[in-house]
Amino acid sequence: MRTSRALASPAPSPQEIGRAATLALHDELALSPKPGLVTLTDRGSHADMDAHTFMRSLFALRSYFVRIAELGAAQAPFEALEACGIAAEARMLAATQGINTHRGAIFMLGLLCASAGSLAARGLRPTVDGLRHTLTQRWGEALARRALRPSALPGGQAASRLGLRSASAEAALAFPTLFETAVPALRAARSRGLASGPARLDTLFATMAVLDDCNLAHRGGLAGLRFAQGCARDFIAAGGAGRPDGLAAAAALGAEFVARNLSPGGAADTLAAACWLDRLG
Ligand SMILES: CC(C)(COP(=O)(O)OP(=O)(O)OC[C@H]1O[C@@H](n2cnc3c(N)ncnc32)[C@H](O[C@H]2O[C@H](COP(=O)(O)OP(=O)(O)OP(=O)(O)O)[C@@H](O)[C@H]2O)[C@@H]1O)[C@@H](O)C(=O)NCCC(=O)NCCS
Ligand SMILES: Nc1ncnc2[nH]cnc12
Repeated sequence: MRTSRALASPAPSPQEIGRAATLALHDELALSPKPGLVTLTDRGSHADMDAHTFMRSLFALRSYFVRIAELGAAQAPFEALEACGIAAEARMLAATQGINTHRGAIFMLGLLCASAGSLAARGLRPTVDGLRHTLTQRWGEALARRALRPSALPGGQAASRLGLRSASAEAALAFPTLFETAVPALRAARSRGLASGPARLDTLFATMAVLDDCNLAHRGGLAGLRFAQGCARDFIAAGGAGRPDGLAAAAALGAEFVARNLSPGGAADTLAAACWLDRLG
């Protein structure tokens, strides 16, 4: 039972929290095949970035996740987290020559690391309930205000235009897709005995099936988002990555996504967040 394990192990340090975030972003990058997304061997639907771009970004961010966990441990206000995130985004853009590889991950995993830091400072391990309660109690009002602010990003603007739930809106609700879909999907896949790769692929597809991924909406409109969600539902319904032709089916979907310039970046970040929590145990 995770609960007993959660009570038995000591709370993670900010260094352990932050390191798990960097490793989780690599877990996501290294997963293959991934429809429309960048892997170690494939650019997906991206002419402007590849694995090298993501690796440079990853290295530029490794101190950020530790720092924001420390801010969480210090019970810092949202403004301090935001300033830390914006500085990290500048370091990411400097490392990638201006390419947006992890803006959403800086936001999502940054908030999660801060929440885990806040819990750890009280001797508590990062459980789903503890993380969601901390997000809401510590920074919920600021996140709700942020979600109401017009977005400067193409995805956020698409979300507003199409009535979708943006990354900011997910955060203001304490990441329902992460904690109610992605984390349970990863745990269920592992309990079925799936290896890390297929388990993470099933998690990615389960997330794609339900997330209002604003990258998909920005790139393919509502039709593109609904196409991707339908493909993901069909993939899971057909048995997911664990079936004999699962990886071939996922690779075939990749060609469909690239033909439509679709890339589920929001689902990729949500998968990374599920890998982060899995790494922290
Ligand atoms: C904090 C913000 C980032 C919130 O942004 P907002 O809510 O306004 O806009 P969204 O587009 O909804 O989200 C921004 C990024 O988050 C990922 N994402 C998309 N949908 C969701 C979702 N439903 N739930 C969670 N996360 C979501 C996604 O990021 C990933 O994809 C990007 C790479 O893909 P790509 O297609 O290349 O993206 P683009 O470059 O935009 O497109 P092209 O030009 O290539 O066509 C990459 O970012 C991944 O991480 C969304 O892109 C925003 O308010 C902000 O930046 N605030 C300032 C910083 C701050 O306050 N930080 C706080 C630290 S605690
Ligand atoms: N592997 C990936 N490819 C494209 N966009 C992403 N956003 C986050 N991870 C990504």
